[in-house]
Amino acid sequence: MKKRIERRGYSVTFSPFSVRTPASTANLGPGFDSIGLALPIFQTIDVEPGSSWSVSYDQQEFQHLPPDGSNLILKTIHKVARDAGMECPTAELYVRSDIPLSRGLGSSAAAIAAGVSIADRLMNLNLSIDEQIKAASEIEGHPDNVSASIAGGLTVSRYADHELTSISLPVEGFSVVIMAPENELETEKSRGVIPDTLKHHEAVLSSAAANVMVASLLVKDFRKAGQVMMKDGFHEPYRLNFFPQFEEIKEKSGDLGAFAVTISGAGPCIAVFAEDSASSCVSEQLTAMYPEFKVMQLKPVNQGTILNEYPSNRLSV
Ligand SMILES: Nc1ncnc2c1ncn2[C@@H]1O[C@H](COP(=O)(O)OP(=O)(O)OP(=O)(O)O)[C@@H](O)[C@H]1O
Ligand SMILES: N[C@@H](CCO)C(=O)O
Repeated sequence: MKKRIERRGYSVTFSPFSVRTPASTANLGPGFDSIGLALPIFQTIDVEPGSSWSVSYDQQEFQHLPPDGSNLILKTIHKVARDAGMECPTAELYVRSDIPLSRGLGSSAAAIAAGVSIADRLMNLNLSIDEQIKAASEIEGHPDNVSASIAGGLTVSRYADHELTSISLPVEGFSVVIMAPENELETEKSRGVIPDTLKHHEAVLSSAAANVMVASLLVKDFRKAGQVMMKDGFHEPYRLNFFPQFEEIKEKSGDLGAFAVTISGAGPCIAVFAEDSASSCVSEQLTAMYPEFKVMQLKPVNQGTILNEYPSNRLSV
């Protein structure tokens, strides 16, 4: 079904569509700003023709987000349009999201990934996955969460000076038990405690840990993955003040059979990694031990952003 919108003397027609974007955990320990993993918590945006831009949210906890051009999804769409030198057809966006804000599960990346995908569809840009990740990284500043939200799976990326190299790898055999506290932690604040410089040999060791982690996860040697995922020197040691229970949760999760525990993105969520066979037990026990956390047992998703063309129920033409 199509709805024709008359605007500034010309008409724009497009069929309603929806964009579904997964959440993500970033870093996985030493993969700071480079490694991401898509998780099955989703944001879905219905996009319908409208005579002006609008964005509205279903759930109460998102009502404070701006409905105007300062909204991150709209800002992203407008930037992609500016960069393409095109005017984007206006649309009404209806957002439902289970990705909590500022918890280290990539909510801003999911919003940006969706914005890029919407702009791509509305202006028929046909951006490749790499071009979408690059556009999103320019806004987010680093590619780890956005690459996972866009491409799915375990993503390994480098973004510098407007140049992006990114690989998405399908993974299986393990789950992530996310421990989400009540409090939010803004990424900016959590990044503020990381030093500007690092000694060369320290960087070498953390880089080596990240390399071994990726290889181990791919060949499903989770014991080796665990050995290196907890040897980060890029960010976790500096962020510990935000996570008073981190060391204790690490120890207890290890006793329960988890192979690694990391800060999820910039936090405050904690990500506990366990082989599929152990993950239900780890999740149940952590739920019982830590009632102050919301505990979610999640199997990584190898699919990233999906765009569905379909008539929306909201359309009344
Ligand atoms: N669906 C959305 N619509 C508009 N803005 C959003 C949306 N989701 C997130 N944001 C913006 O992103 C901010 C959260 O970004 P922030 O980087 O602090 O946390 P995060 O992305 O959830 O965590 P992390 O980057 O550690 O994984 C929100 O306060 C809001 O401004
Ligand atoms: N790599 C980022 C992820 C959150 O945006 C960080 O740890 O700050």
